[in-house]
Amino acid sequence: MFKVLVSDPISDLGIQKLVDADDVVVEKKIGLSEEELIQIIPEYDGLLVRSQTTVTDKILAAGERLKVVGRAGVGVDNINLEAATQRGIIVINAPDGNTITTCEHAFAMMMALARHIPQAYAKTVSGVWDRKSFLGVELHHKTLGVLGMGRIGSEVAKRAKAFGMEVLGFDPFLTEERAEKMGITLASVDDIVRNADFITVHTPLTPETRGIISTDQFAVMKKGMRIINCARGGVIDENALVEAVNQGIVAGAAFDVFEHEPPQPDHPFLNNPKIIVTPHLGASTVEAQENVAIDVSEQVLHILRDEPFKNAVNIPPVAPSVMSKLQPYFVLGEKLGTVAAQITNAAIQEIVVNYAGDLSEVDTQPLTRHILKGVLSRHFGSDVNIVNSMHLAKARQVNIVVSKSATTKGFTNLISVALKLENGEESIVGGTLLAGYGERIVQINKFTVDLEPTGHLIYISHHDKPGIIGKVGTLLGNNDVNIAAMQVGRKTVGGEAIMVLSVDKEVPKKVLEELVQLPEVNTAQEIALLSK
Ligand SMILES: NC(=O)C1=CN([C@@H]2O[C@H](COP(=O)(O)OP(=O)(O)OC[C@H]3O[C@@H](n4cnc5c(N)ncnc54)[C@H](O)[C@@H]3O)[C@@H](O)[C@H]2O)C=CC1
Ligand SMILES: O=C(O)CCC(=O)C(=O)O
Repeated sequence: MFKVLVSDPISDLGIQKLVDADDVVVEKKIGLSEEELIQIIPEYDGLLVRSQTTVTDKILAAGERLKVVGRAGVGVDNINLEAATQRGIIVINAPDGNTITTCEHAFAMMMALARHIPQAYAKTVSGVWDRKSFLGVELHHKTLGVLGMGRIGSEVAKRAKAFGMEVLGFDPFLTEERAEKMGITLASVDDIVRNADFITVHTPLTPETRGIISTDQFAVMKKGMRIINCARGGVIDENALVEAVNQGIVAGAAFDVFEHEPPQPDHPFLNNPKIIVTPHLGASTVEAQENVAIDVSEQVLHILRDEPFKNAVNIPPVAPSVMSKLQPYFVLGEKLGTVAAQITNAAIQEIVVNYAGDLSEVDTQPLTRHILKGVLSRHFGSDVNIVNSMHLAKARQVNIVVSKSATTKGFTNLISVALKLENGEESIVGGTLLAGYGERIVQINKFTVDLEPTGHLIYISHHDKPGIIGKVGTLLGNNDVNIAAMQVGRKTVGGEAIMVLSVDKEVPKKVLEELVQLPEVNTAQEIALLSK
């Protein structure tokens, strides 16, 4: 049974699927401190948050069973991603569910700014009928600059067009062609700050976007412009904005987000009549909260059940078409990695993976993560997974080289995993998926084999001498170990050789020790394959 903790207010309707699942227990505990979370997190397999819970390294470290942190929303800046990746915890978000809602909030803020709605409301309900102080401006024929033309920025631009605005857009991924299709103008940040009557920002907060609008930008803006931030506090520098408002450069600003949330009561935005604010309400609609909770719950369920999932923010995304091609190789890849790691005891310096045939044409990164997981599982056990396998390898200065080639030695697909070892040797395992027959290991070091990687394997290196196969068989038989299949590989008659035996049960250590006592045998070891 999996246990999932919901630590922020998340739509009940949205998490219903998780609540209804027979194999999941969902517990809601809202408003816990970091200390309290550290105390209880060891019981849980999944954690669902919105933006109130700060998921720190200490919480993640205490989460011994934690497989996934789900963010019901877009921004994951309240989650320590680096720590989650190191610990192999998948972080997912719900990127699409609140796009329209947040766009509508930004638009509402822009209209409220243009017509002084919050200020006029406050005065009217206080009993003052003041029609002179609130002369507004139209949006029609004004220029809107949009910084960040992703999901939300693009929706804002679309609505602005419908209001008769001219839209200038900037985003590192916005092409001339896409801008043209949307009926907007691709512009630079400088074009936007110099020419816009309204500016709205829709980027994440990154080192690059922090303060993207600051003193220098305000200095060249049109006098009387208006500015909106419904993205993240810090994208527009707060102090520079207050200064620009006081200098009359900015006629009005609307902020849904703050550098520190909630802001202190003496925050300069809170007593400035030209700055209107909301308490991070961008995503707060019934629809958005339901959407994001549904999305994130579904993915958490997939992750807990070891099923394919999407929207992971600490694993690179893969197109579904690529994923469906790679999926059948995941288990084989892990097995090749684990076998390669177990047939040597020397330290690994480099992992070289070669994909040939069908696999040479696709982005194989997800498969490489599985192979690395297999290699590292010998030493990291269940602490390694596809989220942290690459990170763990690199952190230990293990070089990872991936190559692709057309030559397949007659197979339609071939994966070769070569571990370059500290002692100058290599540990190589090659495998393929045979249509209709399944997984096969076809190479171990310099030997060609044909081995189905299932059950328990014994790997023996020996000298090719008449009678050795019989001796090994007899020894195993005497110890009640039944041989299901056997493969022998040698390069020259009477030279170095290997034997790989598939046996029906785990081999006692003492039997392996007896095998090594045979004069022809150099090494004998059991190879643990994966359970699936
Ligand atoms: N106020 C609220 O409640 C909400 C706030 N947000 C915030 O809105 C932001 C945008 O959300 P989405 O549109 O869904 O994300 P998105 O990922 O679809 O779009 C973000 C865009 O910003 C662009 N970008 C990155 N660096 C940039 C730079 N230096 N200059 C210009 N553009 C840059 C990216 O290329 C991307 O296209 C999120 O990062 C989140 O922080 C999102 C939802 C609700
Ligand atoms: O209301 C929330 O959960 C915050 C939404 C948000 O900022 C986001 O999704 O990035």
